[in-house]
Formats: sequence, C-alpha cells, structure tokens
Amino acid sequence: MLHNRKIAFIGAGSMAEAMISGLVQSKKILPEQVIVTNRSNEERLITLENKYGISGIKREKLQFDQIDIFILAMKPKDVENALKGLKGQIKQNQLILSVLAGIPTSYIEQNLHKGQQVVRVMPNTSSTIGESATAISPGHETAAENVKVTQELLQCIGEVYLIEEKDMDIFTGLAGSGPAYFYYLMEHMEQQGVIAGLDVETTRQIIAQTIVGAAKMIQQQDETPTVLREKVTSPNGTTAAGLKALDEHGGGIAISKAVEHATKRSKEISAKIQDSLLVSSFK
Ligand SMILES: NC(=O)C1=CN([C@@H]2O[C@H](COP(=O)(O)OP(=O)(O)OC[C@H]3O[C@@H](n4cnc5c(N)ncnc54)[C@H](O)[C@@H]3O)[C@@H](O)[C@H]2O)C=CC1
Ligand SMILES: O=C(O)[C@@H]1CCC=N1
Repeated sequence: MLHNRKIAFIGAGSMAEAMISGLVQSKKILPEQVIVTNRSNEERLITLENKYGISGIKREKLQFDQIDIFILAMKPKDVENALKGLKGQIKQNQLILSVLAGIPTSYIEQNLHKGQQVVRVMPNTSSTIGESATAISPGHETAAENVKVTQELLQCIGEVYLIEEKDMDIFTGLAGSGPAYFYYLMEHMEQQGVIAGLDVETTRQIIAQTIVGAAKMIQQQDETPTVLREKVTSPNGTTAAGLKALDEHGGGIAISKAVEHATKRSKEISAKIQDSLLVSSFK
C-alpha cells in the first residue's frame, strides 16, 4: 500500500525529524519517497538531507501534485498561516496527516477543502527508533482506505492506536508528552547516582535498563502496575522507604497533575483555534 507513495513533511523540526528517522530505518519507506520542507531555514533542510538521504525542498519548488501524503509538522501557532499557503496547492483528495497538538480535524477541513482527506495523529519522539505510541483519529469524510494507509505508514514508527478524536487530548497528555516525564524522572535519578559516586554514563544505562525492564514486564506479564509494584516492595525494606518518600513529597500527585495539565493544555489549544475560526467566519 505504501509502495511508491510520496510523503511530504511540512515543517522540519524535532517531530518531523523523529518520524523521518523512524520511517527510513524501518526500510518500508525508502528515502526517495520522503520530502521535507519548512518556512525558511535551508540549512536545516540540508542537514536532514545529508543525515537521512531524503530530499529537502524549498516550499516554492515543491510539486504538490506529485505528493500522496502531506504531514503537517509545524507548531500549532503557525497552522493558520501554513494552511493559507497550502490551500491553493493541495487538492481535496490528497491525504493530510496532522501531528499538531490540539488542532482538530474540523479546523483543517475548514481551512483547506470540504471533504478534505485528513487524519489527526499524535506520535511521540520515540518514533526516532520505531518505538512511538501513536494515536490516529480520522476526519468525518476521510475514506477507510486512507485510514488504512495511515495505519500502515505509522506502524513503521511504532504501535498505532485508532481512537476517537475526543480522546486525543488525554492521549497527548499521556503519550505525546509522556517521554518527557520519563526523561525528567531519569534526570533526577541520575543526579542521585552521581552524588553517590557513580559515573554518569553507567548511572544512565542502569536507569534506562531499569525502565526498559519495568515497561517490558507490563507488556509481557499479565499483571497490573499495582501488583508488580507490590512484588518489588519487601516489608520494611528499601523500596518501602523509597515509596514512602515519594508519597510524602507528593510524587503520585505530581505525576497525575503532569498528565492532567498537559491534557488541559491540548484542550486550551483546541478552544483557542476554534475561537479564531468563529471570529474569522463572522468577518
Ligand atoms: N516534539 C514532540 O515531542 C511532539 C510534537 N508534536 C507536534 O509536532 C509539531 C511540531 O513540533 P516540533 O517539531 O517540536 O516543533 P519545531 O519548532 O521543532 O518545528 C516546527 C517546524 O515547523 C516549521 N514551520 C513553521 N511554520 C511553517 C509553515 N508555514 N510552513 C512550513 N513549515 C513551517 C518550522 O520552520 C520548523 O521547521 C507541533 O505541532 C507539536 O504539537 C506532536 C507530538 C510530539
Ligand atoms: O509539547 C508539545 O506541545 C508537543 C505535543 C506533544 C509533545 N510535544
């Protein structure tokens, strides 16, 4: 299904690079199938070309009619301008994947064409190594065949979950932003290893293997996190002491709040963009 399809990233930042890296590494997508463009930073396009063997093309030179799948990968604040620039170039039957947090498919449909083939997508930066947890949610008029193509494409960069669009905000709070919470946790664990006299590189690898092991236990054993946590925790032992400190310092609440606030921010971005649409429809 993906054979010979041309994929163009509009936006060449961290998320575009993570996806390009995963797609090319999967070998299911050839570098010749991938094009990337951005607003103005030509140096960045050259860097991506050299690193992944793909084509970096200035927007004016992009042959829009040759592209099968566009991937919108600019910041949400830039989407209005970006869509204005794309409207005259993109046809209704061309497939648009949007990775933008908080931007509804209806906004994209309304700013491109009625019946535009669009799928909202939420990957994470683990796409880089083919380990993303990616959600997809098609627009109202998106054909089933395009949903299948999207699934097949994104399976090249990890696991894909088809969800309702109303659940995109919580998915973003859990999985889109999620890697950052784990990196934050790792930063703090690492500091303690180093304070205790371990070298930073060894500490980092020990922590990474501990997280990988815990994640694989959840994936491979039919046990809940609660049961697995209890199995680590000997009465009056080291883990009990660690967990008590976590509780006393609001560790559990802090984690819940991180997910809650990221989710809320995704909702705020949606509300803001819907308001701007409402204003422009009254102009
Ligand atoms: N960074 C992450 O972990 C994730 C990001 N996302 C979404 O991905 C999108 C991009 O995020 P990042 O890559 O982190 O941002 P970034 O700031 O690194 O990259 C944004 C890119 O968009 C380009 N751009 C801006 N306006 C443009 C226009 N009119 N036409 C073409 N290109 C334009 C910029 O030149 C830049 O290359 C955001 O909407 C974000 O919500 C989604 C999931 C995870
Ligand atoms: O921080 C952000 O807004 C983006 C969306 C999910 C991860 N990064």
